[in-house]
Amino acid sequence: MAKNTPSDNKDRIYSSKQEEVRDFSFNDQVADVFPDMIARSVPGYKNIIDGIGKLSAIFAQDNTHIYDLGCSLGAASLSMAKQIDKTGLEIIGIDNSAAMVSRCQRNVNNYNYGSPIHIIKDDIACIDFKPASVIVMNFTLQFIDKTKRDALMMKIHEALVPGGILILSEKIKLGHPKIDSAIIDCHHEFKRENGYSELEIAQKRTALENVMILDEFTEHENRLKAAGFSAVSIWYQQFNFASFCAIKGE
Ligand SMILES: Nc1ncnc2c1ncn2[C@@H]1O[C@H](C[S@+](CC[C@H]([NH3+])C(=O)[O-])CC(=O)[O-])[C@@H](O)[C@H]1O
Ligand SMILES: O=C(O)C(=O)Cc1ccccc1
Repeated sequence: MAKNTPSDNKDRIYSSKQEEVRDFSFNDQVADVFPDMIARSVPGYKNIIDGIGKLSAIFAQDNTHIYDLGCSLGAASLSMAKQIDKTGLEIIGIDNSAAMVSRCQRNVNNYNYGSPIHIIKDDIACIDFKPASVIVMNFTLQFIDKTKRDALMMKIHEALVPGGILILSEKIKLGHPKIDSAIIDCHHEFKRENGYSELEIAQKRTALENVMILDEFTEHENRLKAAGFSAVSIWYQQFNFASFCAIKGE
């Protein structure tokens, strides 16, 4: 645990007024409080993690790889390892934050499920994929440079075996400004209900402004179809947080 982190691992990062709010980064301070931060910030996070395990159990194929891109502390990898019952699988979690990867490795070491989980520190925009039946990007694409998103989706489609799936969760922009603004208000209300103050909500919003760039629902759908996916569906949505399931044709 990093110095000065209270032992309750509660997210208080934006609770006092900061002279200048720095760009958000996945550093030690964030990694120490990440489970609390994501559970209190992302509506439906626990349901999505559980659903990723259930969907992957249906689509995983023997003797293939499963990727968890931007794995943070390994929640999706662990959910899949617990729920998939297939042989010869290897789950690979990748994240480019050293703070996340070291803690994720510890989390994974503490469990012993059927399929092995390997954690790698790398930039997901630069990796070579092995044949995969399930690829998960749970709230990661929104942090990838916009100019690299199309190429990454094409690479992911190419890596999937026929019948394989991409599970892509994202915070999205809603098409109409009035609806977008109302749904953002609903999300902020969700954060208030989870104990965040107006100051915390405002300062984190500023910190994320230059690092988390959101696409609209239709941009995601068009990009996935252009990458070659034969079917694209939303399987979960609460407010502006949605999860897509995209299938590579047989
Ligand atoms: N280029 C990159 N390469 C690799 N990792 C990256 C990159 N850019 C960002 N990341 C990593 O993507 C993760 C995004 S969090 C994912 C939650 C997790 N999926 C979960 O199911 O708990 C989402 C959030 O905090 O909203 C962080 O760990 C970054 O270090
Ligand atoms: O907190 C927010 O406002 C979000 O949009 C979600 C989030 C959760 C964890 C890290 C970064 C963003």
